[in-house]
Amino acid sequence: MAVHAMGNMAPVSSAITQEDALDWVKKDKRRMLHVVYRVGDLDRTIKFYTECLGMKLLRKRDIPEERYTNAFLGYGPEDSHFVIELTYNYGVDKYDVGAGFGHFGIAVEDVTKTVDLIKAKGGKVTREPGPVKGGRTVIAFIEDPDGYKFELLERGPTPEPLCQVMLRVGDLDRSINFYEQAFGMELLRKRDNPEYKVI
Ligand SMILES: C[C@@H](O)C(=O)SC[C@H](NC(=O)CC[C@H](N)C(=O)O)C(=O)NCC(=O)O
Ligand SMILES: [Zn+2]
Repeated sequence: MAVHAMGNMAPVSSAITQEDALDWVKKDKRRMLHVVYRVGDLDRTIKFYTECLGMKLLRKRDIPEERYTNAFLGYGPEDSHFVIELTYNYGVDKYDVGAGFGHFGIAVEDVTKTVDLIKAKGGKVTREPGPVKGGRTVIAFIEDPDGYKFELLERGPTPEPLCQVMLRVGDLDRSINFYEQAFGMELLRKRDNPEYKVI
């Protein structure tokens, strides 16, 4: 099997060949555990995620000597679910989300009902429910208290509603190659919508 090096891939340890390393990473039993990002008010975000998005607060950890607190939230226990790890740095009440971050995707059975609940709780809806441009899935976009965007996707019941993290990249094939070779991930599908440009 031809092994295409990942550009300027650092030499692997002498104990294994590059081909062995790439083969191992694909067979290694691993799972995405969590995504971590910083928020300006932990209780405000916990309230929004639990009351508006139906997440559970799984645990908190406070590290006063490092002046930060974590809160873990998700739709099930960490040993079987991908979860969100919030970080609150003492005294820091806001952050620049940045253009690279796109959104988190949450699968819900009724997008309109979920949006109505979020509106009733004073949440911000940035895109009303309706079919995604270029597709049929009913989606909506909302923002959490720090401006992090969540896409609501209408789907049947699922044990893992937290179903995607959308990041903008500068070279799709370069990222696909890196995630396959460095993380052992598998390309599940690609979706090209040349006729739609939404920022
Ligand atoms: C597949 C589903 O999970 C999506 O997120 S597609 C949603 C679609 N995305 C984009 O347009 C990405 C390109 C855009 N230029 C960007 O950088 O965000 C989207 O946002 N559609 C808007 C809509 O109203 O359907
Ligand atoms: Zn999405």
